[in-house]
Amino acid sequence: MRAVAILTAAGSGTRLGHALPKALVPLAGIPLVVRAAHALTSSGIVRRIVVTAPPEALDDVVAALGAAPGAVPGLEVVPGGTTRQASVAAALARLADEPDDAVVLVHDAARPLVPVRVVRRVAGTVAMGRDAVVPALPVADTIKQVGPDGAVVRTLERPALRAVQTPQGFTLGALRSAHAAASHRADDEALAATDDAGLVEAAGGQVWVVEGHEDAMKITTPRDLVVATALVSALVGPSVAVPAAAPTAAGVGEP
Ligand SMILES: Nc1ccn([C@@H]2O[C@H](COP(=O)(O)OP(=O)(O)OP(=O)(O)O)[C@@H](O)[C@H]2O)c(=O)n1
Ligand SMILES: C[C@](O)(CO)[C@H](O)COP(=O)(O)O
Repeated sequence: MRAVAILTAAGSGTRLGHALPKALVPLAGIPLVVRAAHALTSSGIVRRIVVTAPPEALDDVVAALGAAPGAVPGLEVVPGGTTRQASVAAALARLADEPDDAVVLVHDAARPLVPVRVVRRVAGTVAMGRDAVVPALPVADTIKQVGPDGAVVRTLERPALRAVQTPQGFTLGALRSAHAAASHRADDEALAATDDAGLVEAAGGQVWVVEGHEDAMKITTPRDLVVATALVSALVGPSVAVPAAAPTAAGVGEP
């Protein structure tokens, strides 16, 4: 089973507050987008990746990916949009030559440490016949719905709650339909979807959950970066980088 992937990396990282766009921020010396691309290719099932980059940092993202040890074959970089939804739509446009029954993974550069078994689990479940699949974990906290005035509306039923991660997997046809149905809200920060499965739900489709992993944590704040740095040390040792391979001049931008 082979999949194509969209790697969202066009966010600015406002909450991280780093001088660099978030995708280029180093995690133990390696930019988040490079680690995330490597996580996808290490699965052995991803044959093509379209990366969304901040338009003003597109060349820097291309350079980071092209110069990276273990440079990714079949990798293209496109300018992202003003929201994550718009960025995914831009990447989908680049995948216009792919068939509707292709398996597509949508992954956040902000989740650079996703284990390969999660990537394979999501893609494999799509390949087995589910149109939309998300990795998720049970929540540890009690979650309350709160009104705009700060008053608790109700306590949600925790056993039924899941914290959803990426990569999210789809048949390309299902993802295309979901984005087409919601294209009118792609550029509106307040209305755009925060994940792709949400668009499938809104379009009346069924989304399925598989087991995620704590290592697929999202780097959102400076504290997350500290935690992820410690995680890298714990997982591979402080001085171990991604495996080396000779980068090629055409390694980025050519399928
Ligand atoms: N216009 C956007 C916004 C986000 N993303 C990507 O979507 C993922 C999830 O977004 P998030 O972690 O919230 O990143 P930022 O939008 O950069 O964060 P912030 O909201 O703090 O600015 C990230 O990999 C980010 O690069 C994107 O491709 N295009
Ligand atoms: C897609 C996502 O990572 C799933 O948890 C999340 O929804 C991204 O949200 P953000 O608002 O872009 O941080």
